[in-house]
Amino acid sequence: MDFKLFVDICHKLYERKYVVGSGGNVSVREGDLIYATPTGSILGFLKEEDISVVNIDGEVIKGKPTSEINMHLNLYRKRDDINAIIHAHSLYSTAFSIANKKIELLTPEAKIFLKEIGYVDYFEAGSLELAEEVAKRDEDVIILKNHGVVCLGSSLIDAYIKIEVLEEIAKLNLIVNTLK
Ligand SMILES: C[C@H](O)[C@@H](O)[C@@H](O)C(=O)COP(=O)(O)O
Ligand SMILES: [Zn+2]
Repeated sequence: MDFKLFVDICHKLYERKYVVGSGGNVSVREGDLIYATPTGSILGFLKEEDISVVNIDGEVIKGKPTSEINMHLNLYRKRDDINAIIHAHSLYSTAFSIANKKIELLTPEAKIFLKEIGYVDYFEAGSLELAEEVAKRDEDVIILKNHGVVCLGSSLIDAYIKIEVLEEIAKLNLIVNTLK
């Protein structure tokens, strides 16, 4: 487990405003262990010693994991090719969900890295319903209506690239729509 990379990615999410306040959460799977940001943490201030640990059965080994841990666990249990999950509150991506509009994959970058985007209706943050609905999706990029986004990756870097590419293509969609 690369704790420094984990912390650096969390700081970058906060620095680039994919999350503000105590929003967002990140996890990495290594074997049967899931390393996750603690609930209520400000990702921009995360330290290595803050990282919580649960096992794939959801038993807490260290700290107080994110309130969205059931969403993370459901996805890891379903997808053995996924080793990292980032949940962020990306503004433009979330705005499209509030407006009930789809984000078009207008560029080669978006097509290559995002492949397709899944959409989930609004369910209360941290709820088992949200965790169940997200786990029904098969995409690596999922938009949570009125809430944020979830990006799955084979690695933390892979998941982070999807967060950046998704928000950039959402912005490009908005620009293109205003030029029509
Ligand atoms: C209201 C919560 O912040 C919700 O948005 C949750 O999904 C989130 O982003 C952060 O929750 P944790 O601090 O429990 O990871
Ligand atoms: Zn959230």
